[in-house]
Amino acid sequence: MRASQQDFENALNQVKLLKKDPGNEVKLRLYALYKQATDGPCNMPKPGMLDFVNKAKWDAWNALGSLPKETARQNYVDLVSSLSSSSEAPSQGKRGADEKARESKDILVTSEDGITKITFNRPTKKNAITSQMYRDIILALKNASTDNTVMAVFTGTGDYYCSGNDLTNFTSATGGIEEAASNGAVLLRDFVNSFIDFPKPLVAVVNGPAVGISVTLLGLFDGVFASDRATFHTPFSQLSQFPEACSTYMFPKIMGPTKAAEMLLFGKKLTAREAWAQGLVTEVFPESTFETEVWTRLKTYAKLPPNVMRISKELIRKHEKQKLYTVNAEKCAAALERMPREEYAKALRNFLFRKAKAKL
Ligand SMILES: CCCCC/C=C/C(=O)SCCNC(=O)CCNC(=O)[C@H](O)C(C)(C)COP(=O)(O)OP(=O)(O)OC[C@H]1O[C@@H](n2cnc3c(N)ncnc32)[C@H](O)[C@@H]1OP(=O)(O)O
Repeated sequence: MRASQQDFENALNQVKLLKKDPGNEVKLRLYALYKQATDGPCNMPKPGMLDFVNKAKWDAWNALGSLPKETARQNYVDLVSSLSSSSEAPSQGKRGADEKARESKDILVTSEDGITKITFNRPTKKNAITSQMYRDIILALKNASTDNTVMAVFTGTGDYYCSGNDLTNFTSATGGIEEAASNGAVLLRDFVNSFIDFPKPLVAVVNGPAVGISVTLLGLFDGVFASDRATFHTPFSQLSQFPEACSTYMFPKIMGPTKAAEMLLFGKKLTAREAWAQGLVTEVFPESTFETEVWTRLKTYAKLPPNVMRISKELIRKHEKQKLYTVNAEKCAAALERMPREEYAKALRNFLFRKAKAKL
């Protein structure tokens, strides 16, 4: 099958997220294929002998002769796909071996009655998600996809469901904010893809306030059961960040564009009942009976025929999957290229030093 314009655009985003520098030779080839796919055969005057960089680029493009635009586009997509898989394969292999044996204290994974329960378990930090927790969740979902789990359920320990991304995650990166942004973008892409790909029913038991990515992800869940104590807050503009986890696509679909904007642009915090009225939450329960009622319900659901639920989910998700990958890749590329670094650094400083300021 020929690569479509959409495949080409996905590949352009994919290139920005490569974990390893592919080297000059490959970069020249990518440049040449890109120019051929967009502008056609080389039409630029030949640069002078001493203009080494532009001469090398011109040579690479000119060498493609009259290769048709569509073929160049296909070759570009194929080359990026081979680079993406070769840069990811070794680390995934290694991870599979040593992470399986790893005990995670901040993400608890238990299995009972066909339900794999994945618990944010860092209550002293309101269950903020560290880089390791992102990786633990990717692994937990991967395992639950293939073992005898019927459904996966997320919940939190303590008074919070989850306070979102740990804001100190990338502050210690040795390469500064650029390295932090690049590492964060790749991790985020893999993390969100693991929710897009999860093939079985996925449910959130929202026991308390939810912030940031723990809210945006809910658009990818099949059921969201909330205590009436829960709140839903996405303060992205306040943090100089962009909404992630495909929420820019899923939230307008779920609640309509103006209500989505109220959350994602203006950071309006919703109560559980408001989130239910917008369609983000399936059902709200009184705090006093929340745990008993929800788990009784989920145990009943987990007795339904697993294969039927899996295939039904596949049928529901099938037409959206490619779109979701694209939206996810676009957001990760935007975080790399378009995030206002100064404003983000200022928002981080405000959070990190807020307690010291409050004492003044
Ligand atoms: C792979 C990259 C993905 C990137 C995309 C993700 C984006 C997001 O998720 S954006 C949302 C990020 N989250 C936030 O902005 C929330 C920040 N936290 C707060 O606003 C508050 O802590 C609170 C409202 C959640 C709770 O306030 P309060 O009840 O007053 O409790 P404390 O502030 O004293 O919190 C207790 C303890 O927990 C630490 N903490 C809470 N949330 C976070 C967090 N998100 N990141 C890091 N640390 C967090 C807080 O610092 C306190 O720690 P100590 O001072 O050591 O006690």
